[in-house]
Amino acid sequence: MTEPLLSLANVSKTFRGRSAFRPAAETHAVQDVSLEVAPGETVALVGESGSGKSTLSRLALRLTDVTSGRIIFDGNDVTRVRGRGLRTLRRELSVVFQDPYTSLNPRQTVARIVSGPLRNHGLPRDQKTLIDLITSVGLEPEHLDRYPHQFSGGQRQRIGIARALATQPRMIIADEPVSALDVSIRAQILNLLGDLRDERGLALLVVSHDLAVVRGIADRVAVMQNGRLVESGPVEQIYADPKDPYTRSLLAAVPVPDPHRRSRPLPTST
Ligand SMILES: Nc1ncnc2c1ncn2[C@@H]1O[C@H](COP(=O)(O)OP(=O)(O)OP(=O)(O)O)[C@@H](O)[C@H]1O
Repeated sequence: MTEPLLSLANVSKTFRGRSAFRPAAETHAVQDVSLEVAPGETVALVGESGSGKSTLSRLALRLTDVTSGRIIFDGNDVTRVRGRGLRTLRRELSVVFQDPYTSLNPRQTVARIVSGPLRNHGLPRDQKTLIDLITSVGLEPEHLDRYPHQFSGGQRQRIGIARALATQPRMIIADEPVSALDVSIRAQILNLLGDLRDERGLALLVVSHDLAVVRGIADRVAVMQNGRLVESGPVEQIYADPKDPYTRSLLAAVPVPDPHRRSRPLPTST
């Protein structure tokens, strides 16, 4: 089997004292989770709100520290990495945030936003590089001079994806990448992520509360409930033969497509 690019082994995260009323309260946000993502593979992390999905992605990105367990990215221990190693992790493992309305600085042009990671890593940020980035997500070179408020939600998420691609990462973690978007354009953004993955051999970890969202893009699905991984397997197996009652309840919430509805070709850029 291929060596995993990202590997989590028995990872747990406990938060202490968030509530003003119960300062000593503990939240076991992630409990004993083991999960692997191979190079070029797409794994969907699915579960309802509060199940620990975002915490798990933040742990992998080293935006927060584990309470216990090990996280290895490309052979390096993410839980201990610092200095130059942490910079390498930031370059090779990118993130696309949920809300394209709050995750882009409204005072910066698209060129400045997309070149941010290049600036942080001291990488070349010439015009050709920026044009390549913006056109790779289906936008136009002239969009580089505009500001976020001049774009639709779907276009803003494309800008967020261009920023995530800037450092040519090996993997992207997309945290609810379409949940803030209009239903009609979700498929386009997911298709874009899938196409970029195929072109660039990227690994993807797609976090979603919605099993329907990840069906078309994921190779494997991991289902989380109350901080624990309750089931994982190839996407078609999870759909056809879910073992865990919680997975079945998530599937029951997925609308069945109407076979009589005519599909229309989607516009390329939203
Ligand atoms: N910084 C924090 N301090 C204290 N508790 C936290 C913190 N971050 C998350 N939690 C708690 O950890 C649990 C898991 O939250 P998390 O955000 O990871 O879940 P999620 O599945 O991503 O849900 P959502 O989709 O709503 O973000 C929740 O009970 C949450 O309140």
